[in-house]
Amino acid sequence: MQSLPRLTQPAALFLDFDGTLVDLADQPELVHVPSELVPLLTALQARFDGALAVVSGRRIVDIDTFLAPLELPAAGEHGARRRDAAGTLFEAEPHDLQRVIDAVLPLAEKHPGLRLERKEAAVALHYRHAPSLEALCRDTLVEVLRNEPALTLLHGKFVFEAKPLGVSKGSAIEAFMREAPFTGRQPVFAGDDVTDEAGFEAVRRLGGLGIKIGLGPTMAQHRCASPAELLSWMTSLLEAH
Ligand SMILES: O=P(O)(O)OC[C@H]1O[C@H](O[C@H]2O[C@H](CO)[C@@H](O)[C@H](O)[C@H]2O)[C@H](O)[C@@H](O)[C@@H]1O
Repeated sequence: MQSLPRLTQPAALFLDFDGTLVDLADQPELVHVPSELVPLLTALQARFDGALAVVSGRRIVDIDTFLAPLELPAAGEHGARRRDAAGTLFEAEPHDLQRVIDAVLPLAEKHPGLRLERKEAAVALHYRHAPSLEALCRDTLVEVLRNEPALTLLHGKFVFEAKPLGVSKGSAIEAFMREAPFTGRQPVFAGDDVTDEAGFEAVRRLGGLGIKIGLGPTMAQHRCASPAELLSWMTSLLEAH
């Protein structure tokens, strides 16, 4: 495993959000966006001729809110939604999430440590403040998803998510790489979670590089310790060429 890479050819940057560009927080809405982040992303977007996108589990609208006034190309909800460089929105086949919500809402209402996050195409059940309920959360979602063949379960950091089958951060990166201004460049993806492995797998397949933030097994070839270290590497890219 190498430390952060030196980019030797024109690159396309794909960046996860939570745990990668910002430190994790107690609640989804409480993340702190460092004051240097938006100016840095703006400068990098210009430096990479527009080939920079956020690839997140969050809704795209939430990414836009955190990064305002920037509206970057973005994939949200683990690849279920994608906004290309021209601003066109692509969505996975809409799926009725009501049965999933009906199954997890009573849990979230009963246990104050649980948190239900409804998105457009996915549902997240957070248990950061009730880690002893991990198995209950997983079992409840596994049970309801038995009758939902179009949905699949993801396990992130203190969160289980029901999301559409057949899309992932990897499929989103592949879609960007077929389009201007990404195509022809070397994809570089930075992420911190198990849910980012599909992205690392995709960039490897496309001859690119993965950067894992933090500990844990990974397919990424590079690693750094924290979002602060990644931001400092990103800043160095502005000086590098
Ligand atoms: O793919 P990402 O951009 O990393 O998004 C993954 C999930 O991030 C959010 O949850 C995580 O971050 C929260 C804030 O730091 C934290 O409180 C929570 O425990 C983490 O799981 C977000 O709420 C989810 O929708 C994203 O899928």
